[in-house]
Amino acid sequence: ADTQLKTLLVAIFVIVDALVLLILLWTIYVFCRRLKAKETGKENPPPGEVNEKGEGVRCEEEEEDAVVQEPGKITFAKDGGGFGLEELLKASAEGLGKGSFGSCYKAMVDDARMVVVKRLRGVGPVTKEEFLKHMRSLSAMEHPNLLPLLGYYYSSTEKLVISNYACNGNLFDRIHGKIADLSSKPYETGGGRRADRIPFSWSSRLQVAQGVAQAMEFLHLNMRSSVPHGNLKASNVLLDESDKPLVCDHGLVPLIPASLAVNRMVCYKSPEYQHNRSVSRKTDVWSYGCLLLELITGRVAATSTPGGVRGGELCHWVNRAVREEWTGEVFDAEFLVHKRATSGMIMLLKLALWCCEQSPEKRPEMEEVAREVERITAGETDAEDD
Ligand SMILES: Nc1ncnc2c1ncn2[C@@H]1O[C@H](COP(=O)(O)OP(=O)(O)OP(=O)(O)O)[C@@H](O)[C@H]1O
Repeated sequence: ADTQLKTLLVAIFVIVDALVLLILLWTIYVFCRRLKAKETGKENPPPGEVNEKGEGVRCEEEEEDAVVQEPGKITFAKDGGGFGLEELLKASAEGLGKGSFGSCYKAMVDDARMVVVKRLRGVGPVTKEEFLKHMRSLSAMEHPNLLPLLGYYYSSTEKLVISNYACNGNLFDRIHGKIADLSSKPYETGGGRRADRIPFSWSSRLQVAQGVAQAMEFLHLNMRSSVPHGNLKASNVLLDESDKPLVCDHGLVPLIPASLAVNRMVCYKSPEYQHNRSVSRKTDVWSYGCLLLELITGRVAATSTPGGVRGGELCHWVNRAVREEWTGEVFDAEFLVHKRATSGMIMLLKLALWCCEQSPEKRPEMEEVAREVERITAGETDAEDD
């Protein structure tokens, strides 16, 4: 029995030793692979793409030179500046809302200037240098219809993005009324709209459609990222004091862990992502088409619903309406004069459906879209003048 016990103990010892050795070898192997991947820059998939595990998206607008930020100081873009982090933190702030990637606060600085601070949550997998480089390239994007970036800040516990305050709120609220009023209603047109809501005229909607198209065209011409915006929806279009649209939250795709982005960003709700896990520049075109449908129908699109609000499959619904010849009913009654749609309204509806084609190849380029919206706007203005 003694010999048997000894043999058993030796066997256990050998097996445990072998296991430890195997674990050690596996750890060394994984470490070496990571090191190699880092050296060749292949650790993450290409920009705008998600790997099979839903991991990592690379920051594309990287420049070679290193970007440094003075500790405890905000990095200001061209028109930013004039206040420090301490002043910003001390300023009386008012919460504007919580989004998918953090919360926004309105704060008064320099005794007169209203700025918005977005506290980003869960930024990754980018490093501090990557974050700063990316924000620097975003702050260089200047267009009359893009919300200018005033500054940004990175520390291990805090990532801030600072912009001007857009006093007329966002497009979602402008079309549908405040979210709270919609929560009990489905997405029917006008559902939950407040009686004191200022009507949103056709010409104002057209102005928004045109401004957003131009901003998106600019992003597509100037950003190398495979999906330059990635999260275009009504709540990411702000309105300034003259209702001029300002597209915001562009270029965030590389800063957000894909596992989080996949559940929250509009581009990952596109048909192509649902079918074959790919997104491209044409995904932005699809998002723009969905936004147009929301503007035209006055209904909440399933792709851009904030929490607690039910949205509809607008593209499917509008296509059915056109097929079954009840197209007239898709237009938001609020802007129809004598219950009739103008030729410009029909043209914009057709453009929206073209942008929403299931197959990305069949959709127009953003440049083509912007030209078409310009043509429609010019046509409607001429008709008004006649
Ligand atoms: N510069 C700004 N001026 C005025 N309001 C703003 C500004 N930036 C954000 N907001 C408002 O603050 C609120 C929260 O914005 P945030 O971007 O965090 O979330 P969101 O756009 O609603 O959703 P998501 O994060 O999915 O894009 C929204 O109501 C938004 O309209």
